[in-house]
Amino acid sequence: YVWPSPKLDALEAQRWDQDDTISGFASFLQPCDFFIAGNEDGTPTGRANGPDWIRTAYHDMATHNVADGTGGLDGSIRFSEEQSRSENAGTGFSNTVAVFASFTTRHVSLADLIAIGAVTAIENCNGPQIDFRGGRVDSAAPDAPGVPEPQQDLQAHIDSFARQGFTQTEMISLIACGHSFGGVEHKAFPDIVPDLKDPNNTLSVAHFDSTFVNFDNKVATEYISGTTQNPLVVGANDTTNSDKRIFASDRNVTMKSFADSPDLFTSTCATLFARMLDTVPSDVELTDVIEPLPIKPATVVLLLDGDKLQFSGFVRLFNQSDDSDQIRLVNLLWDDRSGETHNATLPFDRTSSAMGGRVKSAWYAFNHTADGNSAPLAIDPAAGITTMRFEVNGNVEDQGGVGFAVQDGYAFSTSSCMTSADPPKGRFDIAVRNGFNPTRVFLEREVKDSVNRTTVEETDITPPTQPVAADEAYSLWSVDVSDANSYTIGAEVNGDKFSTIETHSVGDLNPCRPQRRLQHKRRSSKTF
Ligand code: HEM
Repeated sequence: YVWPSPKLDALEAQRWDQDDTISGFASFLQPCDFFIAGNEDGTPTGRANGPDWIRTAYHDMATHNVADGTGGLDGSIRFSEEQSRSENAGTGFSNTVAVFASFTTRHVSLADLIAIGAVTAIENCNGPQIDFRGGRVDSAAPDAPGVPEPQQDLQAHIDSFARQGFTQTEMISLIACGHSFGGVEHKAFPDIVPDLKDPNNTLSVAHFDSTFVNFDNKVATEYISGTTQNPLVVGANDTTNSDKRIFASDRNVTMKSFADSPDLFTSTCATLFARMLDTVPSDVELTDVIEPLPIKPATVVLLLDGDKLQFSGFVRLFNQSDDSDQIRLVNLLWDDRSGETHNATLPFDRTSSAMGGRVKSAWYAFNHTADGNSAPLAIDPAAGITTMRFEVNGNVEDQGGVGFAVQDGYAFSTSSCMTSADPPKGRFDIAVRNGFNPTRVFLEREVKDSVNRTTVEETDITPPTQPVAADEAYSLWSVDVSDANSYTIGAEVNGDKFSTIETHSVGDLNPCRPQRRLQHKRRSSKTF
């Protein structure tokens, strides 16, 4: 896709900057046996976040009905009504939803995060690369029940997977793939797992294989060699030995092929995990597989600061981080409205990684270091900016000639200010480029609806009443705010909507000063 595309940019970042300290959530998987509800003294509980995340994706998906297109991976597992069903025993779902909920935005639904969470858990813990598509929609209500349970018989499981859209062979395979991670916990399934009284497994979890936080084919090799401790194979009560019945249901042909070939197991799981994640209600349209952009600008922000525009941002060179990060010559070139080109050399900022470190990216920042100081680039407001491109060691990167478009129509002005910190009160000044003639300009804030889906609430801003000086590039539209919420700017021109990406809240602002002191400009360490 072509940058910028707010939704795809956000999904791409969540999926490919997963180990970035700024936007990623892979820290919950570092190391792979990390468990958010772990013991304070660090003794192992037997559980880990990664297995919880993978099981959450499966249970959210397993309500799908291919016949009528209902259910599927749609975040309905967040409803307590679903979590309290016996088919969803255990604390894994509430733990997982609590982590992911804080990452949801207007662009990234809980259902997409559940899918990215599973992808990240699998990839970061030794598994194969999984194709991720975005665009899942969080359901408005719980789905019908339908997750398989261990005490059901083989035919019930075959029927259940057929309803979800999987054949018997795919059922055997997908369960083996999933049960490469985690295990069965005593508290959730006391009839399957006894209290193990093991100080190094305080939650008494009987694991499916000997490497329960890592992806590998041990679930198959140990099963075929007869050494498995899988509680759904060798459990004392045969009624709940569902993996035993399912794995043997094709005379062990599939499990034998996985034990014989780690590569076959890995490639089969990569395909089936992706299909599991792409099983969504039939009215949901997923994006193409989200591939990483090789050169990706991020947090590109313009602020009107009196007689200049402050221009800041980053560019990520995907999977290009190496020893030459500091000396690589990265130039930013940008065109203004008069067709003139400007350029700046970008200093190295940081590295990030994805896929548990298999991919490393280098980031460069849009600020000067000529004098050793970091400061945003300065742009003449009248000239503005239309598009950017980058030069990396002399090679031009411009998305195949289209460039990276930058909008200079709407920006927060640094004259925005706070009148009271507590209770929070202040004024946002929004710079609107003269000649743009928007139908509406508004503040946007993300809010949760009654079923916890993110929506955007808009507050219209009244156009300025004073006539605007003809030689000014921007006019200021002002709006009073009396809350601590984070806002972006929205604008509508001829039915097309546009939003800025960076958020500001009253707490970011400098105190308002009496009018007469405005001429004595002072720099401040605050955002504005
Ligand atoms: C007939 C189908 C299945 C049955 C009866 C079944 C049953 C179970 C049971 C009883 C547990 C223990 C949960 C706990 O103690 O909290 C479990 C855990 C798990 N299941 Fe399944 N499962 C099935 C299919 C799958 C599939 C298709 C996947 C994923 C592709 C999967 C992934 C997992 C994972 C990752 C765990 C470990 C969770 C953790 O340790 O926190 N399961 N399963």
